[in-house]
Amino acid sequence: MAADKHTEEKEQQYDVLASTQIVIHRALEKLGYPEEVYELLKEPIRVLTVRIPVRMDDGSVKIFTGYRAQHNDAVGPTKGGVRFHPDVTEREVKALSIWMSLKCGIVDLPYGGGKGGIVCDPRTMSFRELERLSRGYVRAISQIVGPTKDIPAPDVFTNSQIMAWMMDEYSRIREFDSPGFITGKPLVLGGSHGRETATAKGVTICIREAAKKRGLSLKGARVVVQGFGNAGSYLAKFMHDAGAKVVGISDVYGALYDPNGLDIDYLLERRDSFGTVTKLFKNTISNQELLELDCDILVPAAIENQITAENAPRIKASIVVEAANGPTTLEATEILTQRGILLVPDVLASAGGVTVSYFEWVQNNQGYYWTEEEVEQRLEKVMVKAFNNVYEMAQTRRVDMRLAAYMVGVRKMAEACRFRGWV
Ligand SMILES: NC(=O)C1=CN([C@@H]2O[C@H](COP(=O)(O)OP(=O)(O)OC[C@H]3O[C@@H](n4cnc5c(N)ncnc54)[C@H](O)[C@@H]3O)[C@@H](O)[C@H]2O)C=CC1
Ligand SMILES: O=C(O)CCC(=O)C(=O)O
Repeated sequence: MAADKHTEEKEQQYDVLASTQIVIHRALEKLGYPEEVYELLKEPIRVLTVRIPVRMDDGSVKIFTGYRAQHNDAVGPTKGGVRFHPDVTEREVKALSIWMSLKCGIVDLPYGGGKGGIVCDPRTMSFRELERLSRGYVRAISQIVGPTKDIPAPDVFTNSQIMAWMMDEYSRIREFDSPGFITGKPLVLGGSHGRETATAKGVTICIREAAKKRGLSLKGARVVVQGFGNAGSYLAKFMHDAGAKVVGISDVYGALYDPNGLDIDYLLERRDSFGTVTKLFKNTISNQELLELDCDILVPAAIENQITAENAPRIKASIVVEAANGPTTLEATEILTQRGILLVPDVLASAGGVTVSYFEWVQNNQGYYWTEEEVEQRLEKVMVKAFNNVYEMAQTRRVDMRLAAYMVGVRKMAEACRFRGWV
């Protein structure tokens, strides 16, 4: 019986939806909102499950399961990426849509949160199979998405090519060109300068601000990054360019460590489109060993539940900045905070991506395109303000940075629900 309870508690700890609901509840309570606001915000307002038949290259038909969750549209249309991954679940997509609402609130965008996912392994699929899957997904969800309803974007194992197929499919269904349907597109199809690197730029700004608070110079600081995809690889590059020493990086297959600093430009050149690079090396360590390396700044930039109650006591970094969504469990958040480690939570640190996605959507809507410098300057302003708002909330209300970020992120949405008369 006791063992069962232990397993149950452990499962709950790794259930990203349950742990998000706990923090949302605490945030709303601290802000003085009644229970009915929590009842509304604890789950998405809409979740669509779709079955997508795809003709495979060998002539067979395979049926894929996909989801699109729309958390709350009181502030505006919902917005968030689409993930292609074998471990995608409905509960994960729901949690990811809630995190998108919080991110949009923290960087003050006129959106609510949405998120999508397809259970598949794109690494084992051909280019044409991926195109058919992407188009099939858009046909399946077309009724509930659109430039003024719900705007998808890239996430794990999806990229600008997939966004281009999705935009083309949506435009064909609607019978007019609809660049504002999706963001993260290639530049020639109405993509924005700076979207490709936006998530990593936003994380870099948060690292810089966090380092200032701790009196840590980025020059020579030892940085470890888990994940070498869109978020992790550009982040490693930006840290390297800022004079930091990137001593560890990883992908799904393992990790590389060099206490003298890795050759990031070489690794960037050699990584594939799925963020894989470690397979080229013989001397690797595990992802778990990577997280516990001696360093100043640790950046989980891969998947959920990587820093847990089990390994949190052994984390050596003094600053942890979450580029990934949900990499740290609630128990681990408490342990890191108690140990005096400055934790910059996902809903703040990774909000650079959706911020530049918003810029892309604005440019699509007005048909006038900005320079890279304009995008960067605007992103810088938004991220610095967001960091300071969350940091100040944590200080004045004496709460940890995750709860502070939720308090900042949930406020606008709760107010919008109230003004609309929903609660
Ligand atoms: N791409 C974007 O604009 C944004 C991404 N994020 C988050 O950042 C994280 C990474 O996303 P992207 O870089 O876009 O994905 P990606 O697909 O470009 O790269 C994912 C990286 O994580 C590694 N990985 C996958 N499974 C892993 C595992 N079980 N253990 C260790 N490493 C693993 C992959 O090998 C790859 O290096 C995700 O949590 C995503 O939701 C957050 C905000 C925006
Ligand atoms: O760019 C976007 O709209 C969303 C990016 C995303 O999925 C995320 O921040 O997790």
